[in-house]
Amino acid sequence: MSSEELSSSITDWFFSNSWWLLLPFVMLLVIAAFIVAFVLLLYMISPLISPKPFKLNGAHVVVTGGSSGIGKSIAMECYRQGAFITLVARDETKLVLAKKEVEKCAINDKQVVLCISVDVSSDYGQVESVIKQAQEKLGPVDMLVNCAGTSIAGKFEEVDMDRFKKIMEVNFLGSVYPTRAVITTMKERRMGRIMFVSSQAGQIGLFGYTAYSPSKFALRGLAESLQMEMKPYNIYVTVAYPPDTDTPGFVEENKTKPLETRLISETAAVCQPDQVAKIFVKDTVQGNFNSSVGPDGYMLSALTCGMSPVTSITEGLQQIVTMGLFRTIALFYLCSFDSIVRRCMIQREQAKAADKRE
Ligand SMILES: NC(=O)C1=CN([C@@H]2O[C@H](COP(=O)(O)OP(=O)(O)OC[C@H]3O[C@@H](n4cnc5c(N)ncnc54)[C@H](OP(=O)(O)O)[C@@H]3O)[C@@H](O)[C@H]2O)C=CC1
Ligand SMILES: CCCCCCCCCCCCCCCC(=O)[C@@H](N)CO
Repeated sequence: MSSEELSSSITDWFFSNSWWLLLPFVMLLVIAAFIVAFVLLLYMISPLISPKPFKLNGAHVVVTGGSSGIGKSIAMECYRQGAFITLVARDETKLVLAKKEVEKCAINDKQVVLCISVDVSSDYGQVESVIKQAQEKLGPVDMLVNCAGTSIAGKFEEVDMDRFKKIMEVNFLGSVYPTRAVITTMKERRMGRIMFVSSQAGQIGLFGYTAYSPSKFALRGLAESLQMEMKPYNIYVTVAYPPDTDTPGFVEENKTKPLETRLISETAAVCQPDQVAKIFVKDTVQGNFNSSVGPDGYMLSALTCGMSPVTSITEGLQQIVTMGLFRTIALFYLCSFDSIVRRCMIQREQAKAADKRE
């Protein structure tokens, strides 16, 4: 066979068989195999990125804002798992009442609840000294829950100027001070968990939250930076993003909430403090950086994950796969929020015009 004959017989064979039609499928199969192999490899190295286990039984947990609402529920949840608790808040009467409620959740007779009355936002020296007292009584702090906080909802130009400063002091500095007071001991002991209670309004900015949202966004920046510093010391940071939750603080906030804020917030259901506390405690014990509640919470967290650390391969893969889809859904939500704001404005103007005519 001459070389010409050979090449023509190969060409004939090539075109007479339609196997090359399968080529794209074969390539897809190869790509899929690579992806599967890559994912398997990721799962093999996953023990390297997942935090070492942490047990609440016998641990000392400090909960700021532990006398009411979400903080109190977090304290009760930890107590149910055998922790020793220090409740931190200002009002002593509320603290004593909360202590009694937490004590009802005891699972053994060694457990203790300690109450400390201090303003977490006023002076670092004061916070440091009360944390020292708590450590002397109940041992080094294993887990700190920064839940003390306050909220205000109102239109930007109607919020008193000093409220902007106040809310930053309580929600942001009020989380920096206790964290600073426990971190040295945690580093020395090479263990610890720190929870920051942010808000869904710390993931998205909404009408009426010009003072509140920034104070909650700030916690995310603090947490990301702190986590990078603390990981080698086996200290894990969690940011919790509660939705609207039925607490005394929420009732207070509703008194001044603009109609727009209420209508937008009603997109998501109001949760119970016990329900959110369970999720936050579980995620913090596991050392997850992110903790969210419900389907909206899940979508918001995937959508706003940015450069935040991952603690499981599954979490990372889910973010990669879902981000585009969730952004699409988010654009529809945004349209509906904008239309709520526009409708409220038109209604108000019509009401004003009607008033003038009378
Ligand atoms: N409820 C909700 O819908 C949502 C709440 N959140 C956040 O969750 C956290 C708890 O909220 P919630 O349970 O509703 O609030 P509550 O108002 O019910 O409780 C707040 C707690 O913080 C304490 N506290 C407030 N200011 C200070 C301070 N300066 N120093 C020390 N303690 C303080 C209060 O005690 P005292 O006044 O005696 O000091 C109280 O124990 C807050 O950070 C809030 O922003 C986030 C999203 C939704
Ligand atoms: C894919 C995109 C999904 C988007 C879902 C959007 C849901 C918006 C609901 C926002 C509710 C804001 C809660 C603030 C609660 C709070 O911090 C105060 N109550 C404090 O007292």
